Amino acid sequence: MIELQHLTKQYDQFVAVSDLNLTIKTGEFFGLLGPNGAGKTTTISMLSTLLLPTKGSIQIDGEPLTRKNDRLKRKLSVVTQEYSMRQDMTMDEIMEYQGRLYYMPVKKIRERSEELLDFCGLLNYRKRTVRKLSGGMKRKLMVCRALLTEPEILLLDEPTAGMDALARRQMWNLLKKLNQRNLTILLTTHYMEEAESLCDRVGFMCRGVLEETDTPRHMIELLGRYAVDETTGDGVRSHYFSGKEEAIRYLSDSPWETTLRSTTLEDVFLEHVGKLDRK
Ligand SMILES: Nc1ncnc2c1ncn2[C@@H]1O[C@H](COP(=O)(O)OP(=O)(O)OP(=O)(O)O)[C@@H](O)[C@H]1O
Repeated sequence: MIELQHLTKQYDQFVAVSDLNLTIKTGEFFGLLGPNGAGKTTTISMLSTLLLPTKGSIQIDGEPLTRKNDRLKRKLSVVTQEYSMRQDMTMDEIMEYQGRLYYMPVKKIRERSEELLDFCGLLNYRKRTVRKLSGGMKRKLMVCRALLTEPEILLLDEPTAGMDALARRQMWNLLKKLNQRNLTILLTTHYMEEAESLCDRVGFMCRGVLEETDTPRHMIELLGRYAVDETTGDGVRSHYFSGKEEAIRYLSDSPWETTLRSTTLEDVFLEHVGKLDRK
């Protein structure tokens, strides 16, 4: 279990993360969502102990997380936004290097690497250097590397950024399978479809403040399950309804071109962020 209490990060006078309180249960898949600069990466960096909080605390399974607590730190593994791998190393070498950093026995490194590369569909490419991998393969390799030390919690900072639709779906399937094996996952993403498909719960973060946490389904229900897009002279405006009949009535009465569809998490996000922007 991850518990963030009053977590705050200040860069000089600028508050990047403000009084963040959040509990993520063991085995939960949690998505931290927010516009650019909301404070998501800063939160992940504090969880990975790369950054120290200005105020507040992080507890993992009831124990305070500190840089010195190696045993506790090993429960967590992070996949950063940037590709942080040497271009001239093969997949096998990347995995071996990581294992050695953590003093794992060579036999264990080899066995676990093979299992992970196989699980991620990368085994056939194990002799390829990083330079020759596609962006999607590199991300998957970073997930494999992060899992080598058998962490209980995986932190993923925009794991599918820049991936094409197919590679993204493959990554989703991989993350779903990992979560089914009881891995706790905290992910940041700009793709609302990704969060809706993967996450048990999501939190909207804006200007360093965690505004709201809930299940995607409940957030959608609160806004209204049915959306009517109305194309007016000023552009497209969406209207939300709880009942289908109500939505159809609106659609029939509208003088504009209209379409009826299901409300998505992206609608909830846009409504939420739009409201905050108007504040
Ligand atoms: N080292 C730093 N010094 C000063 N300000 C910083 C530093 N690192 C981040 N910031 C600022 O803190 C805020 C939060 O940044 P952060 O990278 O956490 O946002 P984010 O939600 O991950 O954004 P994105 O979605 O664009 O990756 C931003 O305004 C950023 O400019």
